[in-house]
Amino acid sequence: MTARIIDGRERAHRLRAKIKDTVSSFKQDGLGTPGLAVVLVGSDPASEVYVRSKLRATEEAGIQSFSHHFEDTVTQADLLAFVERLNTDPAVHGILVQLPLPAHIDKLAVINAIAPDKDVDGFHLENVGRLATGQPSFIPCTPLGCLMLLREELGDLRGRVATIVGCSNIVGHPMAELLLKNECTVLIAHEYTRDTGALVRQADIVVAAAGVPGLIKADWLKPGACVIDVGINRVAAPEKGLADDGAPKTKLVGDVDFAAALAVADAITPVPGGVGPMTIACLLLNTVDAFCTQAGRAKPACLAA
Ligand SMILES: Nc1nc2c(c(=O)[nH]1)N[C@@H](CN(C=O)c1ccc(C(=O)N[C@@H](CCC(=O)O)C(=O)O)cc1)CN2
Ligand SMILES: [Mg+2]
Repeated sequence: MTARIIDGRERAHRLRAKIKDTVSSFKQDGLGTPGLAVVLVGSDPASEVYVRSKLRATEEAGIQSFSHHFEDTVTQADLLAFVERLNTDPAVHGILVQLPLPAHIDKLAVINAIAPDKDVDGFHLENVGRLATGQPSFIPCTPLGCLMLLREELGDLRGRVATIVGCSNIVGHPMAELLLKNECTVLIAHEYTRDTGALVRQADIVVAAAGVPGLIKADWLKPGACVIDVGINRVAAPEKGLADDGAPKTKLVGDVDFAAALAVADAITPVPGGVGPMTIACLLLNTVDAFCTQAGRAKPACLAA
């Protein structure tokens, strides 16, 4: 048996096409254009790549994008004042501050300064609390993307055992809430879990979000499991030869030993091309959601999660 490879790029492409049609119908109906503000602080190379991808996807969907870049010396007070300006800007329906932020900035203070109804990352305390208590909220983009892939792959998730490896605020925690809401039995492993393998072996669904390359071994997987790999780890790839600076070239790998897992799992997301593209598509989805809520309209049924 070899596992089905879940094509996140293709799923994200379909979702982005629907979003584009929806945005175009808003314009035709004279309802206006959704707008997304993206704030980048500093020059982390990976963050620059992600922000560029987000801006490109935003524009391709016909959503207005507002890109703001601050030096990593920006003060917290200036950043907070800027977020406040975006909060009151009627052309901006969604705001995201790319993470990580430089160490001198209090990340939570910045996130919690975003107006909750514009918090398209779903990281604001109010949205986190709403998700945890089953109230309507923005759902963080990566877990939302994972859920969409799981639902398409497995249909109803009720009663399945799901093990999440990693419990960050961006992925692990909200993923656990979402899977609970979908009536899964949820196990969470983290840095101090004594036997992560024992938790993974019970799982019908594995969500790997630890940021440790190859952490999840094939013999940890229950045969037939559905594996969602959220890890994005850049590792040396000597088989690809040397880069211009003489160092080995690199490649992206996930948290799962992908090649070995293919023989055990029923379905698995690749890295790259699995969860990452869904993160960006779900950001657009949340922006359309924010636009609809702010305009007092229901989200179009074709975009229901
Ligand atoms: N404010 C936020 N900051 C961060 C988030 C977030 O959701 N909101 N998540 C991550 C980074 N991230 C989005 O920002 C992100 C990561 C990866 C991808 C992606 O498409 N990955 C590709 C590979 C890309 C590559 O070649 O490097 C893939 O997996 O196919 C999109 C978004 C942390 N910060
Ligand atoms: Mg991926």
